[in-house]
Amino acid sequence: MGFDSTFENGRVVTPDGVQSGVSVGVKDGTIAAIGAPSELGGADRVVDLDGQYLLPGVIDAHIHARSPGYEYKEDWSSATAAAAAGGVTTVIAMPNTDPIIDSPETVRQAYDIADDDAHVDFQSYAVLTSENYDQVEPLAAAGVPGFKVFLGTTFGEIEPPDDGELYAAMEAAAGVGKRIGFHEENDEILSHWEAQFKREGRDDPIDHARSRPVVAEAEAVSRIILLADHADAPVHMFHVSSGTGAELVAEGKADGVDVTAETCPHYLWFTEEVMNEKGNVARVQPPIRDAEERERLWEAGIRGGGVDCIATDHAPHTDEEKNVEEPFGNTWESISGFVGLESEVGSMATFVSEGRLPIEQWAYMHSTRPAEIWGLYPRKGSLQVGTDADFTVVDPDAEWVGRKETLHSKSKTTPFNGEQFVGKPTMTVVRGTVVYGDDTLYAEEGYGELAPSGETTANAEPRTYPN
Ligand SMILES: NC(=O)N[C@@H](CC(=O)O)C(=O)O
Ligand SMILES: [Zn+2]
Repeated sequence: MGFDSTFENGRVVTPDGVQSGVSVGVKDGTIAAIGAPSELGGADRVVDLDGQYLLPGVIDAHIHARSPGYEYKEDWSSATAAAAAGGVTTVIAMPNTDPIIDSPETVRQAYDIADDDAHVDFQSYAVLTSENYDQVEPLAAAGVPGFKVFLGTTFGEIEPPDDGELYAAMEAAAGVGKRIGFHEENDEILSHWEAQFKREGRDDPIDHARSRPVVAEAEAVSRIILLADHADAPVHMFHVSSGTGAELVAEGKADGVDVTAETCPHYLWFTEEVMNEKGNVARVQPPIRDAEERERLWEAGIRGGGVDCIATDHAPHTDEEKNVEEPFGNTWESISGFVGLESEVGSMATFVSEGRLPIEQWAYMHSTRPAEIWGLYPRKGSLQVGTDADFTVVDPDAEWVGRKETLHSKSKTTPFNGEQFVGKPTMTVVRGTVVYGDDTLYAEEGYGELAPSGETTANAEPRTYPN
């Protein structure tokens, strides 16, 4: 068989293991064969991976592409250039844009923009509010992979549906096989402490973290699991920040609730000390927790399987909005969120190099599992014959330092600036085409396509890996 290309000499990683000495043959954008080089035929192009890892393409199911409406922060071209450079082959964007993505028309508007501008494949969630909680079916028909509800106030100030409306939306979402994901913080607890701290004149970066205590996450996780249990609906926790949150998700899974969860590299990498070291640069919602919560996030979330997947919550803002001139200035004059697309592979590869994360589990949590949860599997996230040839190539020995100057995102502000990584994304392949390699963005704007999404296929119980 003549291939368009073969990727040779790589160590092929799937959730089941690592295979050396196999080549991957690609034809018409899909994987046509995986096998010993001697068994594969010739190709128009041979890519020698020289012993590097070839993973199923990393899926970042939590990014803010900011378009339409906030293009001064980011747009679909810059976000997906960052994705390509960061080793990410598919992104799913959040609906806190302007207009918010809450109707079939606004879904189509976002997809039209992304279709023109994106360098990698894409999807977008729709938001559910009091205004549209009864529109789950038409929104699903418009092609969204799932839904987002903002329980705690955050950028965009989108009010959530009330519990009755939410319960109805959960039942409707279950009916169409889609999952509702949450920004899970109890807004009353956050508002109380923010007002109290402001009265007391507490305005350091760490005070922002303290104003959003773990109990705000724990209460929201518990409430969602309770509602989902009764509604018999699949739900998802975005950006779980604490061990407490991960333990509650694990309990929900054990009780048979179809609850899945994500965490982000920053919650696994940093402790709240970073607020005192880097200031408002690291301000994010939910906030980065203390060392004890982080250890339990690793234990219950990663080793125990309470957390299913990794995503960044890539949340670009301008330097002025982040107040980076004065990183330790009044935190109430700063905004939450920072970019992550260009450091996520480096941080996860570093955990692998330190022996804290089996590489098979990384592939599972950063590709296969998000594809299952958001209905993109098996076309995305599987590395099997017949599926999209999306690959993330990683040099496991490359030591490098995160440098804001090299970022493709419009926003350069991230606490990962200056952090040391072991393991670097060196090549990003989307549907058989090298979109990024040799430190060069090869894909044109518009190369990226809408990733088709079917029903969520995740079972509550994720795989665990001995470590
Ligand atoms: N995480 C953040 O701190 N900010 C996000 C909003 C969000 O995901 O809550 C943003 O859109 O800026
Ligand atoms: Zn959020």
